[in-house]
Amino acid sequence: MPDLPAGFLDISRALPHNHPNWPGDPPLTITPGARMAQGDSVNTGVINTSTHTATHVDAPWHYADDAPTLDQVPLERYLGACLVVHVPPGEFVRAEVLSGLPDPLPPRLLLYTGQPARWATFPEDFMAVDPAFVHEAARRGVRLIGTDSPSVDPLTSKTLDAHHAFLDTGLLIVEGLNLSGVEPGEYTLICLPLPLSGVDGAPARAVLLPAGLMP
Ligand SMILES: Nc1ccccc1C(=O)C[C@H](N)C(=O)O
Ligand SMILES: [Zn+2]
Ligand SMILES: [Zn+2]
Repeated sequence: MPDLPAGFLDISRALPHNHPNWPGDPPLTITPGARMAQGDSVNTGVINTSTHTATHVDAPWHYADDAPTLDQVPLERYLGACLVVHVPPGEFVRAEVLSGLPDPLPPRLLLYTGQPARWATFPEDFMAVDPAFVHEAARRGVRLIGTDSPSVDPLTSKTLDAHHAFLDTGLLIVEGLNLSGVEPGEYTLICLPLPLSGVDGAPARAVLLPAGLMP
């Protein structure tokens, strides 16, 4: 794979065969389709995966039946100025994390909570987001929050308090980013979910560019 141009950072999680998914979801499989070695004219594959595999976006319909599906979310919401923040360890990302940061904030906030670049097994003990953090970020102009955790709510949550804070404030969610090795600071985010229709979410390719490269 050629290196990215200077200043580009790929913040997507790699998708190896059997990449571990949310407990209960089948792991990612890529089964062979056509094979040139067997006389076919090309090689192809068949992908089977959860919509919430590795780096992915949640469409609001994931957590509310009357909310937009992914095709109803404008792509521009995932593109543009963002701030990467390193979060101190703990059970939740708390509103105090924002206390030393500017007001207003850029429209997109990405949270590095210490997740490694690769998940050999599913990381069940990840940092969730406190709903108060979402409300305070929204008050300061944030419109999207991304995290390197597989969810903004704890694994066993049934009430999905953080997801509902996103619904109430209109903020969007990106989960499962790979932010290991990314310095805190301002960047331009390009996050491109697969253009699937009527879905609750989709895997995405996400990169960071130097700040100010795009509007
Ligand atoms: N596949 C699931 C099955 C059941 C419950 C949650 C999930 C999730 O994927 C959680 C998710 N990543 C989230 O958006 O918080
Ligand atoms: Zn998700
Ligand atoms: Zn989610």
